[in-house]
Amino acid sequence: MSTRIAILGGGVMGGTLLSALLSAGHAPGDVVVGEKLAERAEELREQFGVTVTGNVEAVSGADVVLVVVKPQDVPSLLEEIAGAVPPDATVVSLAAGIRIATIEQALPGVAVVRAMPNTPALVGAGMFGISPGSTCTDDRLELVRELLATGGKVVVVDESGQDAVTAVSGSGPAYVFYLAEAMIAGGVEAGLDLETATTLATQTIVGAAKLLDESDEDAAELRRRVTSPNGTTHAAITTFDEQGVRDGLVAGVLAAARRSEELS
Ligand SMILES: NC(=O)C1=CN([C@@H]2O[C@H](COP(=O)(O)OP(=O)(O)OC[C@H]3O[C@@H](n4cnc5c(N)ncnc54)[C@H](OP(=O)(O)O)[C@@H]3O)[C@@H](O)[C@H]2O)C=CC1
Ligand SMILES: O=C(O)[C@@H]1CCC=N1
Repeated sequence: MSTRIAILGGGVMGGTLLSALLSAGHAPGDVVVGEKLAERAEELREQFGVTVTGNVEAVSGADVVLVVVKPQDVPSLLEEIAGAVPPDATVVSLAAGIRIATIEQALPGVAVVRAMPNTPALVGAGMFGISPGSTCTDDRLELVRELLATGGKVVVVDESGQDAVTAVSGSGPAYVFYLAEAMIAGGVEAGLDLETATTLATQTIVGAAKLLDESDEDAAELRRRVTSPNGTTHAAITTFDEQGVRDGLVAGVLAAARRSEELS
């Protein structure tokens, strides 16, 4: 029998998960979205042909409930759906910083999984870190893993690692886009037109990511292979180090991890 899925919150990440699930062959009739913004609800109905309704209605009959509202909206959402979630359903929270214990307290007896996604799931190249709650069986965790794998890679981590996962892969796409913005700006300043600089930077990031993924070498070795003695790359990396770029990036990742911890 097919898995009935409720997605609560149809924004950037909810829409991404919806798109991944449908692209992987889940039928629109098996997915119901709870979205409070009327305009967005209409958009999702038109684009994906799914039912968009209230949260209580969305969770009734669901096998898996994906909670994808902003962290500050999670407590009131859980209060709203408590009592309506089928006892044999699995609730998956994708909200940054919301602890499994908080959800288990709000939904007594319901199996919980905490998950941290990222937006490349929109193109099937997402990264998910998932952690099972105290009553989540291996079978339920496997079901969640399979559903999320429609959007990319899934790793199982202890919940204590979720702040770090959030800081590395959850927020990580933004760091890469930040790098792209800077490479494009530098290219334009060095004399290229915007379109050419954008093409060069984009393909370079795609190519470097593919090489890093497929090569047996680590990032440091791959970087070394680009860096000729006293050449152009050396000039760039030396400047990055002088300007504290590496330290700044490490500090940024740690700030994201702290913020994730604060949110909980
Ligand atoms: N975007 C990302 O890259 C990532 C996001 N996440 C997590 O995903 C979650 C969602 O983020 P994101 O998609 O970016 O946020 P969005 O604001 O784009 O989406 C949330 C959507 O849920 C709606 N909403 C709010 N409250 C309710 C409710 N009670 N019932 C139904 N819908 C509701 C919001 O409407 P309104 O705007 O009117 O409040 C909005 O349309 C967050 O918890 C975030 O931590 C995790 C990793 C990556
Ligand atoms: O910025 C945020 O808080 C969310 C969580 C990870 C990515 N986006």
